[in-house]
Amino acid sequence: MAIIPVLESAQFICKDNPHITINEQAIPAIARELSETLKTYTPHVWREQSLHNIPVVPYDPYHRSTWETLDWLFFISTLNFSFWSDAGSVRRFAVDWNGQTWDGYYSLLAVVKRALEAGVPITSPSFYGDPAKCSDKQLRKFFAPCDDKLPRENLPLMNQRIKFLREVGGILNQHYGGSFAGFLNEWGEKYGSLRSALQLVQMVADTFPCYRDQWPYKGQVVKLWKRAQILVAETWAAFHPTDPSLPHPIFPHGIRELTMFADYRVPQLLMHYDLLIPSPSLSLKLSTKADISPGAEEEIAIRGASVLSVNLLRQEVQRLRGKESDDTSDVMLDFCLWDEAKRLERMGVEMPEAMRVRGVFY
Ligand SMILES: Nc1nc2c(c(CN[C@H]3C=C[C@H](O)[C@@H]3O)cn2[C@@H]2O[C@H](COP(=O)(O)O)[C@@H](O)[C@H]2O)c(=O)[nH]1
Repeated sequence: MAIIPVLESAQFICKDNPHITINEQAIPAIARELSETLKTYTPHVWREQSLHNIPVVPYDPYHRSTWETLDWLFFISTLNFSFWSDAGSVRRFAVDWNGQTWDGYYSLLAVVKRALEAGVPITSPSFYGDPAKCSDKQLRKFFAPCDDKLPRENLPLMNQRIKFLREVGGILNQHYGGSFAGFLNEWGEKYGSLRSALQLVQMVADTFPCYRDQWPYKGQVVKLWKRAQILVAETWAAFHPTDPSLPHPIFPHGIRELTMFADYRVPQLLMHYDLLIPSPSLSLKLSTKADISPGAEEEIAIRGASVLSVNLLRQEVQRLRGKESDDTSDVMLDFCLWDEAKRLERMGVEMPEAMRVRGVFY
């Protein structure tokens, strides 16, 4: 088995960590729930979300919709960070689409849907990577919040978002034929039939500086790679063959060496489940909504413990599922957990506060 840098980092972070503990006693009950959920929750759930960009089936590498979806996935993953706000639901950045108001992560999808429906090629690197075709002003306009009674916030960190789009667009245009499809071809040519999801994650982090979610920590560099992993995992989900007897057209060896994606929403749920127990001082910081700075030990602790605890959960789910467990992965558990966090939020269930780090990696 290949060394998994994110998992290794998580193990290093969790060793004698003063800020957070993994409560292994909570694992069996959560694992039972998750194994029930996984009976019906398959990678195809990805294709059922109305805001997603769905590729043609069967997979056709030359079909326009294939590279459109790939470029959509890359655009979304580049900007998939920092949607949290203390502004309450009537003031938080949100966007109207299809008769509904979308906030948080969904607001990004709605911005893109709206632009594409208006005929703007917003997810095409040749467009967003080139200020002559798509100015900063235009980009800000696409991200205008919906108009309600009270003025809404803008999407946080818009300057960094624009900078990232220029950065990744420039690299794709210059070296990969102006598409994430070209980047995947390069990975395929480099590793052939042995190509793995983990190599792709590594290539993304090596090639695009804004995906390099790695941090100096106690004399080492720890790698958390949230956006690079979610990019690869969603690519896997989007193109997962509907016929289970077929191999995956892009990832013949699956995505089982990926970990969960260390964001701010799943850790909140893991704390709600008492699987992660913050120290009294971290607990106070969370409950008083104190800002934590990017790269702070507490932040790294929460993210590392999330990765490791979901990996432990996955081992238990796999044990419970026995023969059915071929498709059990940290990624599938992560998708279930994130969706569950959103469901509880919609139901108004009270949860511990999520960590407040205003950063560009998750
Ligand atoms: N760990 C993990 N984090 C995820 C996602 C997703 C969405 N993935 C789609 C693909 C499959 C799923 O079913 C989703 O449809 C977003 N995020 C993160 O959440 C935060 C936003 O939260 P809120 O402010 O509440 O909207 C922010 O850090 C964002 O980066 C995920 O899947 N896993």
